[in-house]
Amino acid sequence: TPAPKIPKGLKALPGPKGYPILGSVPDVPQQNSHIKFAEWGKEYGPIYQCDLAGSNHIWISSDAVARDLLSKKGAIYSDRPHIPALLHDNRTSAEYLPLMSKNPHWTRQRKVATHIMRESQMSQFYRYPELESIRLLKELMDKPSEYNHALESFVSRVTCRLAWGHSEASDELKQRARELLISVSPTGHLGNKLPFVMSLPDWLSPAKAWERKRQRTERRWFELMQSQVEKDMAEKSAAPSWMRTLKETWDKWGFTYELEAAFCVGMHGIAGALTIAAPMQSFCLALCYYPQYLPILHEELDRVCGDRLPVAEDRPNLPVLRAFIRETLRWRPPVPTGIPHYLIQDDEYNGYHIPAGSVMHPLEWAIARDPELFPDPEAFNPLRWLEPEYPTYREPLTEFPNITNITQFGYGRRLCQGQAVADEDLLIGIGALAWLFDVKKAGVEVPSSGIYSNKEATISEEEIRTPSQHDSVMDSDDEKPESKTKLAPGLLQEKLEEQQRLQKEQSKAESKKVDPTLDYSHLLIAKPLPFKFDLTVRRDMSHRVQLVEKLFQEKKDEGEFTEGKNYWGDNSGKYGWVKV
Ligand code: HEM
Repeated sequence: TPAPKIPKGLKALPGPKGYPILGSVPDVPQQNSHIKFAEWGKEYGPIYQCDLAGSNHIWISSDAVARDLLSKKGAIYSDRPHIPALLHDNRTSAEYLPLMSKNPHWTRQRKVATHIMRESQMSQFYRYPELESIRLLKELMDKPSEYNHALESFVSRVTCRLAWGHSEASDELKQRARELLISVSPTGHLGNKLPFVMSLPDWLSPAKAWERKRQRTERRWFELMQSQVEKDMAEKSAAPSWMRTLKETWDKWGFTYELEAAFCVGMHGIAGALTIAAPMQSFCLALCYYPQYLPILHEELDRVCGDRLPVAEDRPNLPVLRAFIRETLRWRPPVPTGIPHYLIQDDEYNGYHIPAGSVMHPLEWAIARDPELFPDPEAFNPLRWLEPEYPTYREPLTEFPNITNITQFGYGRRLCQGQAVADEDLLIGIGALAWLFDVKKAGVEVPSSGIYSNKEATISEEEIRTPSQHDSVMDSDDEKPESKTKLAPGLLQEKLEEQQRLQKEQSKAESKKVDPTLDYSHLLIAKPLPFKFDLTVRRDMSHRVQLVEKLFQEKKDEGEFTEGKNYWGDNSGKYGWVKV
């Protein structure tokens, strides 16, 4: 693309020069790209630009700059860039609330979101987090090696209950979230790296066929979930949920078609499913490498909660727990590159020209590492929120630290809608975990009681199941490709192959020296890759184990804690999970 014309008196933003056609793509590693973008921030300044395969990307490493542009000038900085891998245009369709540009669907759905969130928050999220924290502890005790599954299921079950009043949809929600995450991540779906694969026929483009099946399954599932709530309501058995609230207030919103509501609630489910589990996993990772802080958390939980599980009302009395949560989000932001905004008209900032059409990234990884605000930023240190000598300390401790409107939730008009849910899930989930368990680096110490060692470090259930059970992404009635197709003929293909080779070599070299606390997945929401640790019941706490067992049995007898539901049967056919 030709360089934008710079108006008189303004300068172009600094940034790496890059290569013809591909721009800086070859210099960006597949894993931990946010670290590279943050390094460039140190070299070129708190706002710089780089060309990535023809589009102009602007990276902001300072909270002040992000606020000046994305919040204060929200009128022009609040659209979203196009995501080529999605079959329905994310900017204009009513399907993807977090990814829509400003349009009437977005305005309506944000209003709905504010309403359903407020209603559920006023009822302490119907106590779903507390209820599911019992099952979380039981699963961690029974199968510690499946800690990822237990943590992700905790979040997903709470989210399913909140969205539709049922927890048995949890595995399906996780898979819906995982598949969508792949489709929207720059490093995920092939269509985001090579957009032209999305304009080929399905039989020539397995990536496009994959997306079609993903999209069709998502739509069908949201529809099923919505009808389930309608049925429950007709039978007067509907548990409180966002969908129920929405249906009860239906006339207020003016939905143009039924399915828009199904997508609106569904997107809240998806947005919540993985984002909250990632910091729960990062919390365990932090404890392995910074073991010195856990005793103060244990002391606080024992003093405040004693022998009962943490509840929402404990929040003001748990500043240490809130400091651990706040520090985990800072240390390993769940969305390290931020979710990009899109600039709709030319702008200027401090003498620099910012061209319309730029993709704006509030680079959370760098923003959360500002050394002025966070001395020794690479260290996980919850005390920076608890001791007056740190710049981030704030009183009263009954209120601070907290995670409301922190930079990890984004900026301006696009601010995250699910902050209160995240806050509640993290407080109850991490609180319960630390109330019962010690978390230590594997093999550091022989555990003294109740050995629940995470020996296998397995990945979560659906990650184990997906490849083996759902091999095909093609429909039975889809035409099968005859032969392997060369997807990108000519020069571009050669360049891409060369780039992929270079990236492979680079990541091989990098993986040799990688800091284990930086071993994260490379998608837009980054979670730690499976790691081994010792999860043991705390010394002299076997009576708490008995309490959890008892509570679990009681709730199970009441009909809670039903098993996950399989929506598609063994034959994946037209709908179902697609191999990732
Ligand atoms: C720790 C957990 C979470 C993190 C770190 C997180 C982060 C984010 C970020 C960075 C954005 C984009 C903001 C921007 O563009 O400036 C966002 C948007 C959004 N989030 Fe979250 N989120 C979390 C949990 C949740 C939950 C639990 C829900 C719903 C239940 C949710 C619903 C949404 C929605 C609907 C948007 C779109 C807002 C819009 O585009 O208008 N998020 N979130």
